[in-house]
Amino acid sequence: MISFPNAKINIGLYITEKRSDGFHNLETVFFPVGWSDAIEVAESDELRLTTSGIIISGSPESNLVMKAYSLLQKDFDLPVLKIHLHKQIPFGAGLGGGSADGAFMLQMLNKLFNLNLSADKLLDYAAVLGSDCPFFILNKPVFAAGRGEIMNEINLNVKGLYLLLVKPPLEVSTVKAFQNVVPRKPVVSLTELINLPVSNWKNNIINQFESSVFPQYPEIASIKAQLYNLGAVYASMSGSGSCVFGLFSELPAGIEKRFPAPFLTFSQQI
Ligand SMILES: C[C@@](CO)(OP(=O)(O)O)[C@H](O)COP(=O)(O)OP(=O)(O)OC[C@H]1O[C@@H](n2ccc(N)nc2=O)[C@H](O)[C@@H]1O
Ligand SMILES: Nc1ncnc2c1ncn2[C@@H]1O[C@H](COP(=O)(O)OP(=O)(O)O)[C@@H](O)[C@H]1O
Repeated sequence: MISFPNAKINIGLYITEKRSDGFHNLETVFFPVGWSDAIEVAESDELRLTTSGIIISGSPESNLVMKAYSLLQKDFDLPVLKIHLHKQIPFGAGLGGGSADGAFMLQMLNKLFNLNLSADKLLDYAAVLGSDCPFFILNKPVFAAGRGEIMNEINLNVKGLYLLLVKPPLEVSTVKAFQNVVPRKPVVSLTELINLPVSNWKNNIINQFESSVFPQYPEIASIKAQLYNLGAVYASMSGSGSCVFGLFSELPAGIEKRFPAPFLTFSQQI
């Protein structure tokens, strides 16, 4: 069985408070994006993870695909699998690629071995894997709160716009980004702000991580400025960075020339 975990962007991101469990409550809009990995699983006589594409550091056991398998293996007698992950979504980018891989693996195992897990049960398992994982079980535009697991579907007025993602050749650590942010509630709730026309999002819908990440990585701030110069209606860093996205009514020409390798880019019409 094969599946194609996709990325996400955060449209607006407010870290509202530090919790006693060490995590932070946040408010954000998760929006699915077509930049995808691929995971293939088949029964085998030995549990094995192979990878191709972008090289991910860390042991196979620390890979969220394997963590998802081990999580369900604790509760169900799963057959031994060989797993192949083709990695295309950059990590340390704020695109949730690792979380997507974990959440898609849960869903694949549920289908493949008829575990009959309800959507709610899958959401519970996903929340154990990581804060961003429950979103990928729904994979629809949502307003999210708590650690990201409290979700309400929303309709966004973005249809027909083009989305351009630019990932610079640097990774931002999510843990460090949370350590450096000063929690603050938005003056106007993001649930209200997100209903403004996209033309009014600039300077109103904020990713709070930008104020601590941009001074440390001016290259990321520079991409955001470039996207506005290229005519973006709205541009923002996604999650804790380093990827920046822009929404355009027409895609700018010569993207690869403006952001040559080792920059990575992705675009799609919404
Ligand atoms: C910031 C966000 C915004 O969508 O995305 P990314 O930039 O990672 O894509 C997420 O909250 C990231 O979620 P995720 O990457 O799943 O984080 P986790 O694995 O659960 O946690 C990694 C670490 O980040 C911190 N953390 C994470 C989530 C949260 N709500 N509060 C936190 O303080 C904790 O230090 C935790 O140990
Ligand atoms: N399948 C995976 N893909 C990417 N990263 C993974 C994966 N499994 C574990 N990780 C670890 O998770 C970290 C963050 O991954 P990811 O969710 O893709 O990034 P981001 O924080 O940009 O959303 C990586 O630095 C990596 O060490």
